[in-house]
Amino acid sequence: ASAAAHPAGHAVTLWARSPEQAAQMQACHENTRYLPGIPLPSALRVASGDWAALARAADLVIVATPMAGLRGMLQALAPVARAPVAWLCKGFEQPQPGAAAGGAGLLAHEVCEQVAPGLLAGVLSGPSFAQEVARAQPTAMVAASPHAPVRDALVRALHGPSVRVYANDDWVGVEVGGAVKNVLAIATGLCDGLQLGLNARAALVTRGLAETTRLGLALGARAETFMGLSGLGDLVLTATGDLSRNRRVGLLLASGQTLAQAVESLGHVAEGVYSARTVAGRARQLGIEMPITEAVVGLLDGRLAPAEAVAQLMGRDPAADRPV
Ligand SMILES: NC(=O)C1=CN([C@@H]2O[C@H](COP(=O)(O)OP(=O)(O)OC[C@H]3O[C@@H](n4cnc5c(N)ncnc54)[C@H](O)[C@@H]3O)[C@@H](O)[C@H]2O)C=CC1
Ligand SMILES: O=C(CO)COP(=O)(O)O
Repeated sequence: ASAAAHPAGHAVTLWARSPEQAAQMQACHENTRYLPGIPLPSALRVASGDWAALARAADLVIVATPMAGLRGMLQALAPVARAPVAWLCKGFEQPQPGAAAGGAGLLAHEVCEQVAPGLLAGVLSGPSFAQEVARAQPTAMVAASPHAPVRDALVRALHGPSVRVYANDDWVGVEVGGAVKNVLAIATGLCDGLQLGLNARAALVTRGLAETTRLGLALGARAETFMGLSGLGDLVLTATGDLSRNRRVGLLLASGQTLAQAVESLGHVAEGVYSARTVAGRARQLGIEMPITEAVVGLLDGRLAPAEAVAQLMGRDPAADRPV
């Protein structure tokens, strides 16, 4: 919302589901709970309550919930939104209650195709820690959608002095990159927490990108998307940047915390924790090998101790490794 309010002439409303938080943000021009110390642009209006009227009148709606809230938001938006709708969440939805055994979680665009197929929809992704975007530090992102009006609306709304937006029609590749990098950031956090060294971290990033690309290709993505901002770019940022909540989960697990303790102490969502099993499950269904993801799942499930996860990766049969 801050980035969209910066280019002159855009009327931007930030809608919050908590009326108390909306009132506090409107009064102080600061989000003291999630982005303390960063002023919100004075032109930004904050609202709560009846959002349907806002959504009906908007030229663009951006949904900034975690994956867990996306389905409900899209269901609610489908009958009212006439303008493009984009989401920011990065992950796979957890399998729905009552899904058939082996039913896997979905990417955001797959959720949208299920519950709001008529929506003009897209995703905004790429290396973009919220704190830096809100401080107007230079950031480059990707607006991905098969619908040109959605890509154009996102570029028009956000492209400005501190944000550069690249359009891409490969939303499968953009979403796979955004979802799997969170799982890989848990792995690099663990690697750094265990002080395994910079060589090991570079290996995880590179081999992680290879397994992400394999999954993406099997799901219909284009290979070059994984070399772009939403693939390599966001993976490097999240795997190495200490602002990442997913990386912090890995660091906390390495320090001996349980998963429950790590998640509790974050106070924010770490989507990799909820996506890892689905990433591994979908890869298995497709016959794709994702050894780093499998090691993270073993760790999150409590089947592997940190040192065992490392040993599992290092002990793989060399014949099982593929160039990409
Ligand atoms: N924080 C960041 O730097 C970036 C985050 N993202 C993605 O944006 C999404 C949201 O992340 P953050 O805002 O950073 O997480 P956060 O944990 O800081 O905040 C999540 C917010 O969503 C609300 N929420 C929780 N469950 C909800 C539900 N079922 N329905 C509606 N709202 C719900 C929470 O009350 C909270 O206000 C995630 O998918 C994340 O991967 C993407 C790019 C950067
Ligand atoms: O996606 C992000 C930056 O692009 C944020 O990553 P985390 O959710 O790990 O903090």
